[in-house]
Parts: sequence; structure tokens; C-alpha cells
Amino acid sequence: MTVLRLGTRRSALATTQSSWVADRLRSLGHDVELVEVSTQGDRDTTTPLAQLGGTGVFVSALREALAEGRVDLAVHSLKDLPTAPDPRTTVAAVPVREDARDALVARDGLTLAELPAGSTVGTGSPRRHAQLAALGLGLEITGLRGNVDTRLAHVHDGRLDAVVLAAAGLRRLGRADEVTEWLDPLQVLPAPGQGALAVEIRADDAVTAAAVAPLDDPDTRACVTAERVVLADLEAGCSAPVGALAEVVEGMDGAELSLRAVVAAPDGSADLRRSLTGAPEEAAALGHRLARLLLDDGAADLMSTSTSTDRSVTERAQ
Ligand SMILES: NCc1[nH]cc(CCC(=O)O)c1CC(=O)O
Repeated sequence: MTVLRLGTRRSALATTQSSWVADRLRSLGHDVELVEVSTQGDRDTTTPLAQLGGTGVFVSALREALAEGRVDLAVHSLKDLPTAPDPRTTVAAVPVREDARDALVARDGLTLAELPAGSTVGTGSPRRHAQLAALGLGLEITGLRGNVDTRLAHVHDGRLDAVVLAAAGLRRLGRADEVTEWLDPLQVLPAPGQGALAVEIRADDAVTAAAVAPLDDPDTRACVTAERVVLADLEAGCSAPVGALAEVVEGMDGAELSLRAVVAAPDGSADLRRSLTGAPEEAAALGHRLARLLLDDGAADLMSTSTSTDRSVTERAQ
């Protein structure tokens, strides 16, 4: 029997996600071998991600390995996949989604509302930064990079009062017990695709396509399709202050797709939230309509508002 070579990054989260997919393929009767692929985003953990070219840096090395035939499949956090398709590859399966929300890990079991004004909250994500600032709680939001372990350590050793991370990553790594608040999407909307995985293969590889097809979850695929269309239409990358979440809900005439999105000024001084409901089969059309609504109401101007950090960098440079 042929062995499916699954390319994975070395981080704890990447290997956990890859092993989860490998185990599901094995339970379907396939032989799977994990092949480690190193990416620039893993080697350089100090440069801000935006400067490295966004979370796409995690993806490109895996795509090269696929295109060159060194591996047959790669498992990505879907939210890290650039919205522009790569003609050499295809997303052959989107498995059932983990918790899509963001989560707060704060000192002393505190929630957002309980953190005193001036508390330091670490996040490297402009989307989280903008939405946390927009809550108006007087939190001091500071940049932070590194793997999940490194980020949690900042709270446990007292360098920060709190950090915000993806609930999915914490659950997958068995660290959900450290969460002090699951952030309600009414307050903080997750990144488009957050909590979902993408199983990517070579576009012309029918054998691997057939092997991974049973892993696809149509509801999750509809949700992430709608969310990513919003992101793409706003011409925003993974580092933009854009959140989106779609959910399949039971409506009066069967399943409905409920989609909401937020666009925020990078400093959180203003934000714009809109939502729509439609048919799951028309996920992409729903995403286009919601993006149109946001753009008509000024989304492009909001996103390009300069931030206080931008200003302080310029001042220092002068
Ligand atoms: N940006 C890095 C990244 N990419 C995927 C996840 C978590 C898993 C997921 O969102 O599916 C994380 C960590 C985080 O945002 O806390």
C-alpha cells in the first residue's frame, strides 16, 4: 500500500493538528508518515509576523514541499491560509471545526470585565488588538509573538496580566483549563477560518484526494467559505483588523448560515459590525453581500486609519 507523506511544521500546535489528521486517515485504513518541514515563521520568532509577510510564511514552505512532491498532504490552520488560491494545490478537505472563539488567559482567574484599567494584555494580532481596544476598558494592549507555550508563560510569570489566544489551539494542546474567559463573539469576533483546519494536496493528485475526502465536513466548509470571502472582498490579509464568524443554525425552513463580521480601526477607536443570514449552499454569495454592506458603510476607510503604534514608530525614526 502507498504511504501518504504528511508534511508538518515542528511547533506543538502543528504536530498536534497533523497527528489528528494522520490518526483519522489511519483509522480509514491508510498508512501515514509525518515529514517535518521547517518554515521561516518558525525559525524567526522575534520579527513581527506582519513584517515577515503575515501568517502566509507558515504556509509557503509546506506548499513548496507539496509542489516538489516531497510530501502528499499538508495540514494548515485554515486562518493562516492566504485567501489567494495557489494553482499548484487544492484544499481537499476541511475537517469539522474546533471551537472558533478567542480565549482570555488572565492572572488570578480574571475575566476581561474584571481586569482593572491599565492591565497589560498581550496579542500579536491586529484584529484582537483593535477589538480589545474598542471595548473601552482602558486595557493596555501590547504586541506578543511566539508559540502558545511562550505566550501563556508571559501570564504565568507575571510579565503580562493577560493574553488572548485562539480557543482551538488551547483545546488541541490540552491547555483549555488555563482559560479564564471564553470571549463571546458579540464582543470579539474570531479570525475568518479560526478553529478550522485545511488539508491541502497537489491539484492533480486524485489518489490523495480520494483518501482525504471523508474528512471533509460540509457545514464547516460552508462557514469558512463565507468568512474568507468577506476577508478577500475587503482586500484584507491575515493581519488586518477583520473578524468574521459563520455558523450553521436551524432556521424555520431547515439549515441556515448565519454570518457576522467586524471591521475595526487598528487602534480600536471605531468599529463596524454587520450580519446576514442565507442558505449554506450560497455561502460565497452571502460573504460577498456582507462585504458589500461593510464597504458601503466605510470599511475601507476604517481599516486604513493610522494607529498610535504607527505614529510612535514614525516619531522615533525622526
Ligand atoms: N496565528 C497563529 C495561529 N494559527 C492558528 C492558531 C490556533 C488554531 C486556530 O485558530 O485554528 C494560532 C494561534 C492563535 O491564534 O492563538
